[in-house]
Amino acid sequence: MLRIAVPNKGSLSETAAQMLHEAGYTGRRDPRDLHTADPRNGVEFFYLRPRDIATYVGSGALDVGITGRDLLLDSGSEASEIASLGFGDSTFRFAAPAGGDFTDLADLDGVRVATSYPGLVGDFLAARGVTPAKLVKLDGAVESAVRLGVADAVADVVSTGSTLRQAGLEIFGPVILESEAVLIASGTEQPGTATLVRRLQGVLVARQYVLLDYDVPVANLERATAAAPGFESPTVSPLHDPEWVAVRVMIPRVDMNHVMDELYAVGARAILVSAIHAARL
Ligand SMILES: Nc1ncnc2c1ncn2[C@@H]1O[C@H](COP(=O)(O)OP(=O)(O)OP(=O)(O)O)[C@@H](O)[C@H]1O
Ligand SMILES: O=P(O)(O)OC[C@H]1O[C@H](OP(=O)(O)OP(=O)(O)O)[C@H](O)[C@@H]1O
Ligand SMILES: [Mg+2]
Repeated sequence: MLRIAVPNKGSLSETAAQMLHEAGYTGRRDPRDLHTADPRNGVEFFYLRPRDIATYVGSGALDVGITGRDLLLDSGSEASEIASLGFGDSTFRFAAPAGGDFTDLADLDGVRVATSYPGLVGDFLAARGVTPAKLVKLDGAVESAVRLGVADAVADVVSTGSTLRQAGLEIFGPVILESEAVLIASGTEQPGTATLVRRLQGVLVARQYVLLDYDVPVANLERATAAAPGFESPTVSPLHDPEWVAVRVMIPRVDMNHVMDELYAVGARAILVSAIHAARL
């Protein structure tokens, strides 16, 4: 059985469980369950703190896991990313009191920096020759550290930026990391890992793409397929009227209306969009 680590709580847990469900796996029914087996799919799920998942996978105790890229790098674990999962996006940034003296990385030399990710931040600063006086390790609510006097600047996860603003802080300096949820593994690939990756990628495709069907005069086919070239090549089928063809192609969901406008403008008609429920590319 493939042993899979899944976040038990926090920002990543709900979407991770939902993705696994859409990929055909049976997860836990009770949110307090720590472990569940899905023998039909040959997997076992272990529900763990996202921060600990890289440790379990890196040590070989578990085969694969879902966690954040930032948490993986912070852990210093041997595990590595094998797929990105398209959710849990965040940016990791430095911040300091708004309108203050901090403008670039060098300003962190000799000051106290609070963070919940000392591994990630320490490596980033060391690689750039910046030596803070102290990395203050906090569990959360890092934004309060400056106001409460335990640090001069912070480094933390930023999503909307509203927590920073409320604490009177503003971002400065370079982007430390662009993070998202990732699938991690270590050592030799286990049987079953490739199937898990393909299934999760199928879920991503089904979420991110739609199926587009339209009819177009043969004379305008080249212009139409240029507007929506698809993954490999569009499927073109004959219609009863020899001057028209039917076209089917996958397009990114976000481009859907824009592409429909373009196709209409080059003479396509009966333009239909449908959802993809599952995919294996
Ligand atoms: N708005 C957000 N706040 C915190 N983490 C986020 C956010 N958006 C995405 N993430 C990602 O979620 C992961 C952190 O999840 P984790 O469960 O450890 O923390 P959390 O959601 O802050 O939960 P808690 O603080 O309650 O333990 C990181 O990979 C982080 O980049
Ligand atoms: O940019 P924003 O949209 O405001 O989100 C970012 C904030 O959200 C998270 O905190 P969380 O709510 O998890 O609390 P914590 O600090 O106790 O972990 C994160 O640590 C930031 O503080
Ligand atoms: Mg948090």
